[in-house]
Amino acid sequence: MEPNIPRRGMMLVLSSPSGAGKTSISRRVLAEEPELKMSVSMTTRTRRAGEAEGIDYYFVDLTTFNLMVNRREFLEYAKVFDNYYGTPRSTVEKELAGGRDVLFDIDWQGTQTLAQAARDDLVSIFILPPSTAELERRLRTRARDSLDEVARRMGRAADEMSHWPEYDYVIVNRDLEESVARVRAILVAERLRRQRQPGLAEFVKRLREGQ
Ligand SMILES: Nc1ncnc2c1ncn2[C@@H]1O[C@H](COP(=O)(O)OP(=O)(O)OP(=O)(O)O)[C@@H](O)[C@H]1O
Ligand SMILES: Nc1nc2c(ncn2[C@@H]2O[C@H](COP(=O)(O)O)[C@@H](O)[C@H]2O)c(=O)[nH]1
Repeated sequence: MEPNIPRRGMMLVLSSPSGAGKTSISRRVLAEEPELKMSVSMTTRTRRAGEAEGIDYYFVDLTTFNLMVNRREFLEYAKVFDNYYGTPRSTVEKELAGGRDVLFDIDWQGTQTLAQAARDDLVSIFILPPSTAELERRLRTRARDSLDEVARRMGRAADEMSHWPEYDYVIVNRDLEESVARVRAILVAERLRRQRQPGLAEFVKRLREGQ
């Protein structure tokens, strides 16, 4: 990125069937990209062991969630696995206006809503597992969900994976290091897009004037 050229922030979305690895990839990319901010969603689902308020999610009850829906305080929201999830509008808009990029871990429904609202600011990546057996192995060895819940998530995986053609990029998450490097490469390239550098015309004008 050229110094002193203002640019628009982008919304970088990661979606995948549950267990394919988007949380693992997000955490690593965020640790290596200080200019990238995570969008922390609100959810009506109960907090799992190890999850922290305001880090993993904001945990709210259904009444609060519905109030925010009515006040149009979500950029997008959806029902996933019997619970509601939504992206609070205000923090994302503040980061984008400040020229910072925002990373989203949301499902295909939320991605469709963002694409309708702000296609030019959106870069979407679909993460696929290397195989169905490996997806199940990851869900089981994560040891976070009951066997019934693992079966339910596997039951939803085929339908979720059918949405891959709606995304700009697709990464098969075989090796975590490689997937992190690929997401970072997409970030670098997308930041250089002409339309994301609105200060470019002025910069080139000054260059042409010999400054
Ligand atoms: N490339 C990889 N190779 C092996 N294991 C991996 C890889 N990527 C992630 N995992 C492991 O797979 C499990 C699921 O990963 P993760 O929780 O990141 O998935 P997810 O897509 O965010 O799932 P969910 O949508 O349910 O939150 C974790 O135990 C993680 O450590
Ligand atoms: N449309 C949205 N989907 C979201 C949001 N936050 C998370 N998610 C997706 O929900 C499922 C389940 O997540 P889990 O943490 O309960 O396993 C997963 O696919 C997430 O990507 C959101 O704000 N909007």
